[in-house]
Amino acid sequence: MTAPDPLTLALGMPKAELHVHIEGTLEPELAFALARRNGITLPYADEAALKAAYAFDSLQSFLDLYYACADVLRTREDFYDLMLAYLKRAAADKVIHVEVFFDPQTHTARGIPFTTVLEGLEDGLAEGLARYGISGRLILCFLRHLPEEECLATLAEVEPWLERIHGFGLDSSEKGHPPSKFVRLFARCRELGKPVVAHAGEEGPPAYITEALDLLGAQRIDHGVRAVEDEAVLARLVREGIPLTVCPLSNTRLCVFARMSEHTLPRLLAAGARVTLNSDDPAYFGGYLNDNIRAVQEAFHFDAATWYRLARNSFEASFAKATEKAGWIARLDKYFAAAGVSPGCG
Ligand SMILES: Nc1ncnc2[nH]cnc12
Ligand SMILES: [Zn+2]
Repeated sequence: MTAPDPLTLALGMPKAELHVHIEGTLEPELAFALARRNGITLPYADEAALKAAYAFDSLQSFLDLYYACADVLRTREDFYDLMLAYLKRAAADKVIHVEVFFDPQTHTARGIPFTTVLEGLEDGLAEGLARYGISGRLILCFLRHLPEEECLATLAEVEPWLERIHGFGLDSSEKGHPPSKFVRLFARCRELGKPVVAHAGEEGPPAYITEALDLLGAQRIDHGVRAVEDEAVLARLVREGIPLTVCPLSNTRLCVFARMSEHTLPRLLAAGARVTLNSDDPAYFGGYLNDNIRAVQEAFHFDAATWYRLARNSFEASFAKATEKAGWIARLDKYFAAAGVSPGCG
C-alpha cells in the first residue's frame, strides 16, 4: 500500500479546534438570511458587496466589520443556526471536538439577553453532537477594549450559568489593552474554578504573553505567534508546555505577516512549542480548519509526523477530560496506522 501524501493525511485526520470565535463563522449568506428574517438592513447591497469589504489591514479594521455584522444575531434561533452551520463545516474537515469562543458583551450591549445567546449556542452544540458526533464546549471571552469594571459586571451577570461555561478568555483589540488591565477579572475567573485563556502576541508584543501567563494565569495562549521575537519568552513557552492556538490564515489576512511563507509557525514548531492549528474567524479569513491546513502545506511542505504532532497537540491542549483525550488520541493513532503511516512520535 502506498501511503497517502502528507496533505491528504492532514485533511482527513481527526482533530480538535480550540480557537474559533462563533461570531467569526457568520458567512455572508447567513448574515443576509438573518438580516431578512429580523427585518434589518445591512449597510451592504448584497453578499458580494459584503465580501468585497473583507480587505483588512489590521486586527482593528477586521473587528469593526465583525462587530457590525454581529448585529444580525438577535434570537435564540439565530445563535442556533450560527453554531450548527459552523459545526457542519467543522465536521466536513474531520473536526471531532471544538472549544468555541463567544463574546456575550457584543450582544448584551445591543439589548440581547445573555440567556438568548447561551441557549441558542447550546442548542446548536447539542444538535451538532447528535448530527455530526462533534463534542463542544463554550469559552466566554471578555472584550479587552472595554474597561475592567464592565467585564467584572458581565462576569457577575453570568455567574448563575457558570456550570454551562467551560472557561474564560480575552479577545478584541490587543494593542493598548495589555493583560495587566484585567488582573482582578481573571483572578475572579480562576477563583470560580475555570480555565483561562488569552489572546496575546497576535499584534501585541511578546511581553503581553508573559503578562497573560503571570498576571492572568492563562493556560493556553491564543495566537502567540510573536513569541519568536523574544528568546526567553519562547523558551518559557516550550519549557512549560504552554499550548499556542495558532491561526495562520487569520495572521496573513490581518497583515501580522505579509505572506504565509513569513509565518513563524515553522520556527515555533522547530523550537518545540506546543502548537495547534485553528481557523479563528473562518467566514472572514478565507476558510475553515482544512483551508488553513492547505495554506500551511503549500507554504511549508510539512511531513506526516508534523501533521500528526499538530493533531495530537490539539487533543492534548483541549480542556476535555483525560479519558476523552485518550480516546481521541487512540482514534488518531488508528487513522495513521490504517493509512500505513508511522508518524514516529508521540
Ligand atoms: N483574531 C482576533 N483577535 C482578537 N480578537 C478577536 N475577536 C475575533 N477574532 C479576534
Ligand atoms: Zn481569536
